[in-house]
Amino acid sequence: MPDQALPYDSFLLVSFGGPEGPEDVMPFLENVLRGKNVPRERMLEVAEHYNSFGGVSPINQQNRDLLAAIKAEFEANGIDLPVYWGNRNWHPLFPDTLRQMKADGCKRTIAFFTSMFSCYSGCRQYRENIIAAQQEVGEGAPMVEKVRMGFNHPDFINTMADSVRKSLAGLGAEPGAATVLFTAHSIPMGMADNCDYVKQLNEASRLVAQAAGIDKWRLVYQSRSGPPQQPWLEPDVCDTIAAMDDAADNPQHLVIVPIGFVSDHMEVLYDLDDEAATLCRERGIAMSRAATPGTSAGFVSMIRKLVEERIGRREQRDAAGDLGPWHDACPADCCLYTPRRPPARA
Ligand SMILES: C=CC1=C(C)c2cc3[nH]c(cc4nc(cc5[nH]c(cc1n2)c(C)c5CCC(=O)O)C(CCC(=O)O)=C4C)c(C)c3C=C
Ligand SMILES: [Fe+2]
Ligand SMILES: [Fe+2]
Repeated sequence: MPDQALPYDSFLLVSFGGPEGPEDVMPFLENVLRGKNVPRERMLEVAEHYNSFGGVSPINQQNRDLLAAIKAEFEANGIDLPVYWGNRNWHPLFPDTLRQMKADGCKRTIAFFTSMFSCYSGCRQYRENIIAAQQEVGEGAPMVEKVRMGFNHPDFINTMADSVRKSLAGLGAEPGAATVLFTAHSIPMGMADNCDYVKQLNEASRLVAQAAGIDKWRLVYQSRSGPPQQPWLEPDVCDTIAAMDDAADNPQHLVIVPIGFVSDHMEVLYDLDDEAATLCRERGIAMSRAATPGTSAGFVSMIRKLVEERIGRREQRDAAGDLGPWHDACPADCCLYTPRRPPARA
């Protein structure tokens, strides 16, 4: 339990990590897929995606840039917290970061996870990883508490609506004349059944579409990694584009919005900018992929405001739409993963 008597003394950016050279690719993927039911062929296919970019994922540099932007935002707003960064799957790994924080005298930290929507991967698994890292560091490891999920924060919604408007302008399309596909990482139904991932994604997509004046939109999924017999969230973004073949459904202008991702990492660059873009070109659809939040001012101000709420500097808990501000502390059963076993053979 958090010791309420201690003041927050630090900020931790919690993220996924990515390889920084060809020799990192396989050990990174082994970390990502440990305990997950993903066929080896899929792992090798994803390794090729990374290798086609020289084995370097852009995610680490994006997190370095985000951390620098958060530091500047804190300084500009009088928040006196040193900032740290740790990852689940690649360096800097959580145990190393927590060890450094302990050495620097940190006792209670407020964390932002680079996942805007609740599910095992983006919530519970990070919390489990941090507990394991605290145990590894031992006595004196800092306590870590996370800010609430920001999927319906007005600054996030407005940031994504701006991205959609920029894409529309790039296509020379009026909002009413374009189809928008909001896309997020597909997850196994055994994860989706135990969390509010789909509910939150639908709400954020609805709010962004409304703010950008979009009537025609759908929520789709990408980057599925499970074996064919395991049910994952559908429809897939590329299947959806491929099915847009009759005159009524064939959009002149298509905007793909990676609402489920906060930066342009490999799943965005490969699965959308390469695969989905190729499919659109083949079908004569003018497509623009909307920008992810990255280090945009609205996204960084959202992180600052969520931190301010928790460190007692802000009473207002901003939330757009119908779901209200999400919980600060996760309930005991939050975002469990109960893999659905295939039916036993007779
Ligand atoms: C069982 C679920 C998932 C599998 C298997 C999976 C494989 C997989 N993922 C990546 C790379 C990334 N995934 C990212 C985000 C992400 N992944 C899942 C689920 C599975 N991924 C979810 C639900 C999410 C969104 C929530 C989150 O955790 O962020 C990201 C982005 C991370 C970020 O901080 O922005 C990357 C990168 C690989 C390479 C992979 C292997 C096949
Ligand atoms: Fe993933
Ligand atoms: Fe959760």
